Amino acid sequence: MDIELRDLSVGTIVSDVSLTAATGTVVGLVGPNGSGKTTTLRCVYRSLTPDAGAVLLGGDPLATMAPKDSARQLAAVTQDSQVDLDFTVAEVVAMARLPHKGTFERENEADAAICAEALKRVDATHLTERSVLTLSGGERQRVLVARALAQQPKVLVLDEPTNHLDIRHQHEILALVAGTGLTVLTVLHDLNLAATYCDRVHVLADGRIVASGRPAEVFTPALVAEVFGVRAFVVDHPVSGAPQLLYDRLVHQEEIQ
Ligand SMILES: Nc1ncnc2c1ncn2[C@@H]1O[C@H](COP(=O)(O)OP(=O)(O)OP(=O)(O)O)[C@@H](O)[C@H]1O
Repeated sequence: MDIELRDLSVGTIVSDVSLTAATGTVVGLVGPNGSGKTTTLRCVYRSLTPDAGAVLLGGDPLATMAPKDSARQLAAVTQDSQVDLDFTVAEVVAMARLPHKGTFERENEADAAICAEALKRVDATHLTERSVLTLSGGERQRVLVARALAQQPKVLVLDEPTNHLDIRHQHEILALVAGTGLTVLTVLHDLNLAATYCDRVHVLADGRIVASGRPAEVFTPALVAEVFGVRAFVVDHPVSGAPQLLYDRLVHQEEIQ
């Protein structure tokens, strides 16, 4: 299932953002702090209604879908995912099954197996009975990814899914989501992770998309200097061939401003 953002605008924060994540592709949204990435994603996972434009899920406007229907198709890991009550990890992940249940239908063995498998995939089986309030930032993040997977969506929307994760778990989570075959739209701060795992990337600056394409097309020294104010060299990864950025330290900042 594909997802299309068509001419999305939110006040002066997001202006005419259009992009499509084709079925089964991993699409990255990158950009400096405050450029509108989270605001854009909030329109996609329905915590914000755009002032103009639309989000289309498999060609259908998200705004006209019942929340439960869209929750069966689209799952999100957000920066503001609320898990601050004293639930166990198992209970938090089990919430993902609610969109698949009737009003009075209880969780069954199949649901429990789906949740257990999701926790296993993010390397968090050992946390199953823990209170979410006791988790480290990285453990919590992996549990939230497990919850999104247990929702069995067709589209995954992720806001900085690698936040708090050590380098091994950063790669594990992105390799996992890239390997699911789901359509993935993800905000990433790390351009090298984006270059490694994304099929396409879109760069936001001041609420507008200023560059789109394959990572190798988009992540040029000129783009990185202009949008992020950092001088970078681009090298091909010796094994994968993916473009990787080597950044200059900011001792001659005036040279790039
Ligand atoms: N509810 C709001 N009211 C006022 N300003 C807002 C609101 N939400 C976001 N903003 C502002 O809009 C801009 C974009 O915010 P947003 O969180 O979308 O950026 P971002 O690209 O995700 O940033 P970061 O990389 O720092 O997470 C910021 O300047 C932010 O302060």
